[in-house]
Amino acid sequence: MYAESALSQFHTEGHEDAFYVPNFITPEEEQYLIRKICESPQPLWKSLANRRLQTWGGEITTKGTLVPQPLPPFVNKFPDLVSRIKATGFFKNSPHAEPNQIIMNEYLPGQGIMPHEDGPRYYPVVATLSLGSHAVFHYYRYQAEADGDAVSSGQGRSINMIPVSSVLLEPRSLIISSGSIYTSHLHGIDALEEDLIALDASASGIKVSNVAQLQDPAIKVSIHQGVPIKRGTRYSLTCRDVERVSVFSTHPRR
Ligand SMILES: O=C(O)CCC(=O)C(=O)O
Ligand SMILES: [Fe+2]
Repeated sequence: MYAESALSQFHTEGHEDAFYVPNFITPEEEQYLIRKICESPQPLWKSLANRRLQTWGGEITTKGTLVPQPLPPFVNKFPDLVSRIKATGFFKNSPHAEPNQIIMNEYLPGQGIMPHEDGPRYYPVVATLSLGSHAVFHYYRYQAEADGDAVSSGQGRSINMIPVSSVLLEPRSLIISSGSIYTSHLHGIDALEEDLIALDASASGIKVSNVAQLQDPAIKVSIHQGVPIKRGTRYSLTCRDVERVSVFSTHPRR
């Protein structure tokens, strides 16, 4: 388990409940995982309007219960992602003390995910691993009723579209959202082909709260030169603990 003092180095400046861990896996592990994803059988993919995804560990019923399936060996044997995530300590109080389900999303350049909440079916901690390309992750809050102008709407409530915090997710990084950023905020990724990151308030572009934590040489050069970072295909592994698990399971699909 990471010590509290070790975790503090992963704190983003933007919000006390968002942690950014660069290079959570090695480039070799990243390539291996991308290969496994690309080799996976076509029927495992679910196509949505603006991205594709696979669900590992089982589907959640309409009543909110996970019908468990074994996780693929490339997330709990090699690389041992689940135990590495467990070792961060963020899941120590979750019902199963580790993630039991992973949503793997594929985003092509120009694709994203609308602001949303992950909801009460999961223990309020989410760890997301990025593979293949970067993304800019925005955290939003709901508009206070007194704010007036309704900007956008999710579940009937207005969202303040000025992010509370934005984090640049480098390939191989892990972003962990917990506490109030899970329970009372939304998150999303804009559907863009490139991202311009501002180094300081005077520069144009998006100000991200983990500039000091970035490690990828090419990304750092682009930011310092003020040029946009082009997105490639990104795979993300969103790891969570579903509180309620059925005693029944379906047959493994692989
Ligand atoms: O791809 C990501 O980084 C975010 C995915 C996400 O928010 C989700 O699957 O709920
Ligand atoms: Fe989400």
